[in-house]
Amino acid sequence: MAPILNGEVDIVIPTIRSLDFLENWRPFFEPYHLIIIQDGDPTKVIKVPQGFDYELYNRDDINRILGPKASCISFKDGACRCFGFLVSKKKFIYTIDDDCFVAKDPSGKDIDALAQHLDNLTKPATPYFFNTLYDPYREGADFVRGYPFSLREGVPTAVSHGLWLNIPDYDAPTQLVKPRERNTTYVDAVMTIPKGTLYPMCAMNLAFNRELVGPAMYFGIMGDGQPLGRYDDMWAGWCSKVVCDHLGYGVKTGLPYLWHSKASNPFVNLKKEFKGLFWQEEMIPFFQSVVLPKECTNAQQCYLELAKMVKEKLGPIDPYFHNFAAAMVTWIEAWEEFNAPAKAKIDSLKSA
Ligand SMILES: O=c1ccn([C@@H]2O[C@H](COP(=O)(O)OP(=O)(O)O[C@H]3O[C@@H](CO)[C@H](O)[C@H]3O)[C@@H](O)[C@H]2O)c(=O)[nH]1
Ligand SMILES: [Mn+2]
Repeated sequence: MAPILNGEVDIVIPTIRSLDFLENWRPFFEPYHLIIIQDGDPTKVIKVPQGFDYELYNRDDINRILGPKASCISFKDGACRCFGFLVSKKKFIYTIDDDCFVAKDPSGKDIDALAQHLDNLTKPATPYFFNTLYDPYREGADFVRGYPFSLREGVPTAVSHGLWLNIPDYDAPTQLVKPRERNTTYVDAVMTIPKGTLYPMCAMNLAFNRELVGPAMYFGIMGDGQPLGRYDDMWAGWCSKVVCDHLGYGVKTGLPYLWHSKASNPFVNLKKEFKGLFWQEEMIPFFQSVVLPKECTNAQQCYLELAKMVKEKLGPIDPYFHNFAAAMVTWIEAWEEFNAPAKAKIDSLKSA
C-alpha cells in the first residue's frame, strides 16, 4: 500500500543513544523523511541505518542555526526534539522515542503506528459531546442515539496521542515502587479528550498537525542547567490542549500502540522530575484556569498570551518560570523566523 500522506509528514526523533531501533520500523518509516535531533555530545557520531532519508541536527547545528535563540532549546533532555518541529516544513509531525518498537495488535499483526496517527489526524474530533461508542468516524461505529446532529460534523483534529505496551510511561516514584509492572492491556479505542479537560501528554508516540498547533508544541527549558527535567512533553500537552480548546481543535488519545522497552533509569529520573512532582500541583490549576482572549485566533497569538500568564501566575512559584516564560517568547520568535520567509532563506540557514 502506498505510504499515506508521504511528502506531508516528518518523523522527529530525539536521541542521546542510538538509532538501531529504526530497523524495526523500516517497513513503515522508510518512505518518510526523518528529522533526527542528536542530544548530548555533538562530537559523538550517531549512525543512521542505510536507506533512510533524513536530516540530523546536533547541538552545534542548533547553536549555529538559531544563534542566541538556541537558548530556548533544551540540552540533555528529550525536550530538544521540538527543534525538529521548528525546522520542519511539513503539515504533520510524528515524534517517537528511540526505545520504542513496533507492537502487535491482539490478532498478532504488526501495528503501523504512523498510519493510525495520520488516520486520527485526518478525521474529525468530538470535544464538545462525548460519544459512548468512542470514535464515531471509525469503520463499524457511529454516533449513538441522542448525540446532537448539530455536533456530528466534529472539529479538525490537531493532536493524536498514542499509547504503549510493555513499559508504561510512569513517573519515577511510580516506577520505583512498581519496577516490574508491564502494560499488557490493549484497548481498541480512539477517544477525543473533552474540551476543558487536561491530560498528561507523552511524546513517546505522538503526532500532531503542525499547521494547527505547532507553535504550542514547545517542550520548554528542561535538562542541563535547569531545575526541572522530563516535564517537557507534559508542559507542551497542557499548553497545546488549552490552545486547541480555545481555537476549536480536537485532541485524541488511544490507538496506536507501540512497544516501549524503556531505557531510562528511575533513580536518575527522580532527580530530574523531583520539583515537577509538587510544582505540577500548582501548574495544573493554572492551566485549568486559563482563558485566552477571543482576539487570539492562531496558535502563535495564543502562545504569546500564555507566556504572559506563565510569567504572572507561575513566576511567584520560582524564578525558573520567569525564564520559562521568556523562553516561550523566544520560541515563537524562532518559529516566526523559520516559518515566515520564503523556503529559500530556510535552506540557506540550514546549509550555512
Ligand atoms: O538527555 C536526554 C534523554 C533522553 N533523550 C531522548 O528522549 C527520548 C526519551 O528518553 P527516554 O526513553 O530515556 O525517556 P522515558 O522515561 O522512557 O520516556 C518518557 O520520558 C520523556 C522524556 O522527556 C519521554 O518523552 C517519555 O516518553 C529518547 O529518544 C532519548 O534518546 C534525549 O534526547 N536526551
Ligand atoms: Mn523510553
